[in-house]
Amino acid sequence: MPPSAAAEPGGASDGSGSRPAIETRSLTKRFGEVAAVDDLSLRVPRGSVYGFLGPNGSGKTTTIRMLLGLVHPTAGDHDILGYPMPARQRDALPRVGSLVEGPAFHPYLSGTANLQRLDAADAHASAATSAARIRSALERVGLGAAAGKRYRAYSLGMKQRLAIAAALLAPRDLLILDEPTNGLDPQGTREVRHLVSALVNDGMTILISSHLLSEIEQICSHIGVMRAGRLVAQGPIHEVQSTQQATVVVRTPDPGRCAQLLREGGLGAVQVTGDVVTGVPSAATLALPEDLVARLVAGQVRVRGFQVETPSLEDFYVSLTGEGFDVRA
Ligand SMILES: Nc1ncnc2c1ncn2[C@@H]1O[C@H](COP(=O)(O)OP(=O)(O)OP(=O)(O)O)[C@@H](O)[C@H]1O
Repeated sequence: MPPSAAAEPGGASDGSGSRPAIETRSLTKRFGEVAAVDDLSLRVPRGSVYGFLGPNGSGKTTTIRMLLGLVHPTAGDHDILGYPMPARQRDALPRVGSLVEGPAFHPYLSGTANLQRLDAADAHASAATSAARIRSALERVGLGAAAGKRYRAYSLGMKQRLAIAAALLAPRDLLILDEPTNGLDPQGTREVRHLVSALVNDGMTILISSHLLSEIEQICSHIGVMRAGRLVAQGPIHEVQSTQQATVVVRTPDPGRCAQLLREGGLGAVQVTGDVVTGVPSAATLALPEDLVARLVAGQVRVRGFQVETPSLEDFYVSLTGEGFDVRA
């Protein structure tokens, strides 16, 4: 599916809630000869959990750093929460929480004390409301009961949830999490997933990057897939899934005749491997696969097995990204 770059009709660049939470237009970043991010048109709708996927080195972190104004793009531009960046970053960025390189926490201090240190360093945060803000952020990530415990005694999942609490010390409309499940055990990954689901139910938009589809696909409403700096697929997850090519697989002792009938029935890329015949059906064939079986049987093909196989989203992701290895290596 081609990446979508369409602007919302009638939307004004004024932080209006009708604009996407994130919209980039041909965003590009070069480091010397390397195009770390190349002509990227990302669109993250409000209220979505957007899975930003791609192997290591595909350009996710560089994109996120550009979104947050930490790196200047070589070309292209973008809006955050409807505000053009960087011109209106003072309006946009206070509404954005991020976890890019996790904050450095002190191992011998409690969760509360660690957040106090971070909150005190924020020039925009009011000291008068600090305690309430910290309590609320810890409650929100499910660390209320462990607030007084030392950081070093936290599990990996708790540590990551504390990092997310740090990003939630101010009210946010958008949360950007760069590989928040990286290095976590399965339990920690589950904790982060549950937290993201809870936050999005509160009305937040969340962009979450990962190199593993399986870790985040259950919670994403949308995905964007990066490969070597380019966005190779984007959209609602069920739409991306439905664009995948199905294959008809017939097992028969009459493969030659079967292949001929499949071709005549309008299937493409028909191939014979031993007693297995495969072909790519049209949408019309897929709607009534039983008619195809009837046609084979009427044509004297003895059918031992018939299946319509659709690749999983994981197969699709691997086909786009190249097995998840560093595609630049
Ligand atoms: N400051 C930099 N100077 C030179 N090259 C860079 C710099 N930052 C990133 N790159 C290169 O840009 C490419 C994209 O890197 P980036 O970190 O954005 O990918 P990523 O998808 O976030 O991967 P990872 O998950 O490993 O962080 C890589 O080839 C990387 O080596």
